[in-house]
Amino acid sequence: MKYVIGVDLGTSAVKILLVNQNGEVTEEVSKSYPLIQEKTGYSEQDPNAWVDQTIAGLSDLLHKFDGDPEDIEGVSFSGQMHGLVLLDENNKVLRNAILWNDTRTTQECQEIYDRVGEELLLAITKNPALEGFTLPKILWVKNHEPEIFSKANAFVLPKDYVRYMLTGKLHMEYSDAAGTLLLNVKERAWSKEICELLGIDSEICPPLVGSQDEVGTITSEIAETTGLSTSTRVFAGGADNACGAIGAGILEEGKTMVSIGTSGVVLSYEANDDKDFQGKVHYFNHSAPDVFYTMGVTLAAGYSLSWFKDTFAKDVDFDELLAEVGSVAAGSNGLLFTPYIVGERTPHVDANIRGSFIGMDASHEMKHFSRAVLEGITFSLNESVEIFRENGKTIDTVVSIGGGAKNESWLQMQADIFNANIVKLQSEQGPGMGAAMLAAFGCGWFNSLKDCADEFLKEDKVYEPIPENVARYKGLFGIYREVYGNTNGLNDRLMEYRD
Ligand SMILES: Nc1ncnc2c1ncn2[C@@H]1O[C@H](COP(=O)(O)OP(=O)(O)O)[C@@H](O)[C@H]1O
Ligand SMILES: O=C(CO)[C@@H](O)[C@H](O)COP(=O)(O)O
Repeated sequence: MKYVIGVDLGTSAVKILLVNQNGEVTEEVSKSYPLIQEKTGYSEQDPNAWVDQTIAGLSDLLHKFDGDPEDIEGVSFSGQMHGLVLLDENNKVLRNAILWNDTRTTQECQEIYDRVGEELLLAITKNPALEGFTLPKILWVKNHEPEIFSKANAFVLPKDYVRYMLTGKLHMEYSDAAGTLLLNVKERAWSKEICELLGIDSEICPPLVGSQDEVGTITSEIAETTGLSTSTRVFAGGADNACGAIGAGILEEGKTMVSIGTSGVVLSYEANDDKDFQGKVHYFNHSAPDVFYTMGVTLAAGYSLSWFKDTFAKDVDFDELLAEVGSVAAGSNGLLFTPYIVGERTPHVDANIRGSFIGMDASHEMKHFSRAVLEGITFSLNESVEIFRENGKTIDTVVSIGGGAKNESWLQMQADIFNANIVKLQSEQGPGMGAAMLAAFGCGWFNSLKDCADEFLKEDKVYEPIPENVARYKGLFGIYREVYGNTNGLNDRLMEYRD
């Protein structure tokens, strides 16, 4: 039997899957690393912690594998998007990576609009200037840490750095490059025009490759440490949401995915680059060749639940925390949560907004709070579902992936709030599976990613909307939507009291 490995460099952990030629996950390893949050709005990670944990995870995986390492034919990568990794002339990391959920760059977004112009930016990149994207982070380092910036020889994204450390070869691929705001999305080339307008040397942009392109092999040093073979072929991989889409089978028009990881994402396949969502949703190159996807993003989806657990129920695991939410009726007995704990992206581009519990009552217990957190996160995702529907998309079936898809009550809640069938696959590890599929496709096991998806992806269960809950949630969603407008002014005033 032959195998491939999919490495998903998430925000909470790196998850590594060993997948055989039938698409079965035969081994799975997860290794976590911390977020570094020095100030409100800041979110960083140490790129070398990603590398160390990936190497440790691969070593564990190979230790558990009782086959011949040479039978592991390929490896590929999926990674958290947008994070800025700045490298010096020896490709050494210059500072911590500034992550996708770091919102310190509101002024740099304005600088981009002032110097490039909104229209030109949208025409070239198909996206607006958002704090989470990479370009504003580059400008922030240029403006605030000029000494560090003067030493920058290249920038890459998180999984590109890990891949570089395993192969010695530096690249970026189109699906992740699209999230930098420096890529001409239609032409699949770096925009020299944007670089020039912003005074950035375009030489810092690394060579571009396709997601399924072979970029090298594992170095002998890494092979020795991990037990991998030096003959294992390495394929570029993709942005975690593009890989998640492959791992969820979002490979044709009309398919929709919801991912609840640290962030939350509603993603839709696009065959062409010519739709106009006026920048309301992100529009990026897919990891499948020559196609695209659109998506709305909730900044703190799984992160809101993790924050809630770590703050109020540290000693229990997620299953225990959520054990009783199924016994609480839809609506959490009038308790409403908004998941804006690190600001928001879709539909409210707002770095200052913060979360709230509205309607707290003396009767509320832990189970009501837990359910309200899940409902608030899902309402936020439903705002993106609504944008897609308002733009003419039919959303009647959604494939749900990510850590959030481990909980049955949450899957039913998604069906009831989105008013759509929710499909749970046998593995909720969409991005890791997508990366493994890119390796399988790259190795020539299949003629297309679609053929690979037909063979690899198996439905586990479908959750259908329950009409009474759909009606109840419709009313509550209207109230949820009003919370933003009623709290943003208060949150702006609270900014000066935050560290
Ligand atoms: N058993 C569970 N039930 C519900 N949610 C869970 C469970 N386990 C993890 N999660 C959620 O999944 C999130 C992590 O998902 P994951 O897809 O691994 O994220 P990332 O790719 O960002 O590292 C956590 O923040 C948590 O909220
Ligand atoms: O910023 C985005 C997408 O634009 C995030 O979705 C990141 O890509 C992080 O993903 P997870 O770690 O939550 O999977």
